[in-house]
Amino acid sequence: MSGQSSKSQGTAQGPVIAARGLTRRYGATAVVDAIDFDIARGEVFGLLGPNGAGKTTTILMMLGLTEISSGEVSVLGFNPAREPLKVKRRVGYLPDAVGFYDQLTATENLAYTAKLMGLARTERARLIEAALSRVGLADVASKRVATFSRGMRQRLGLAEIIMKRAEIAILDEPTSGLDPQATQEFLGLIGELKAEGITVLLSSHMLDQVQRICDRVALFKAGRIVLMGAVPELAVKVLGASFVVEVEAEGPGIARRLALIPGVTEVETLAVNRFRMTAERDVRPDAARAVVAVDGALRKLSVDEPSLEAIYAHYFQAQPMGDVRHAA
Ligand SMILES: Nc1ncnc2c1ncn2[C@@H]1O[C@H](COP(=O)(O)OP(=O)(O)OP(=O)(O)O)[C@@H](O)[C@H]1O
Repeated sequence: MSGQSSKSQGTAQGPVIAARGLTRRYGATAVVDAIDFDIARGEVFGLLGPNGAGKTTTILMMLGLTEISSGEVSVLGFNPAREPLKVKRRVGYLPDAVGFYDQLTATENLAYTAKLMGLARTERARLIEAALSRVGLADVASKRVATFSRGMRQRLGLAEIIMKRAEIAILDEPTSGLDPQATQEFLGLIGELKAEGITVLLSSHMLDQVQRICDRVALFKAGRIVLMGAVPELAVKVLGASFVVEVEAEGPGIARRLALIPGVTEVETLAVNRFRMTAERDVRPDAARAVVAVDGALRKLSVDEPSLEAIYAHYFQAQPMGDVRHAA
């Protein structure tokens, strides 16, 4: 990684990707509409949003694979529209459907890419072997890719990114169509990329997975970024709270008493004697006192971070015409 980092123009502290007013129009329609964002080195950044919101088009502009109508994006200090090859050399891209040669083996596929990339012949075998072993494909290195499952193809895609020692990995819906075990393994590999300082940008509809692995997310809607930040920040912004406390308790007027606790923004009755509170702080001690105060019986008290799913659902329900641009 270090050899390539020194060649690129992105500074150690500055963003590795910076978009300003980035726009893509088809005819009169802006499918990506003047978006701004910065992504720091080593960050795992999630692009979220409904189908057609503009996530893939944004990715393609970063890679120089589709025209930029106006605005700009800088990737490791390069302009992908003017220097697509410099970007391509340093950025790994795993599209939704990874294209490999089915009749070639895993090793042969990587060797082909390595040659195209101009990797030194003496280095190729070692890099390919190390990359395949990193993603757990060493045992099937000599098998034709035609025999690979989707999970194995996805891992081969990551091996290619590792082999080329990319500084940034861009993954479009990387876990869609994977079974739960393959998903877990793949998320683990993304965590390893992050641990090595590789910046990861991924688009996904799997909100629980995104919440687990992403440092920050951007929520796209009709070509615009309507929310951006870390999940706890977004929880405060959208739900007005960063804690979810669940209470199971029996006693008179408990819901009303819970709602009176300072810092509680909402109390939902989930079932008889089951309540969910959203709050600005961890209100468990106050909730316990509220139950005891009415001689009630406390059965369960738990605290959690609000889910990205709740934020997403709340945002789209509460703001059908939402246009809180660049809210972070
Ligand atoms: N070549 C094209 N010509 C016209 N419109 C296009 C073209 N490519 C994409 N679009 C439109 O741009 C919009 C954004 O598409 P994009 O693929 O970026 O969305 P997305 O957020 O990645 O969606 P998904 O979650 O389905 O992958 C869509 O309305 C799509 O129909």
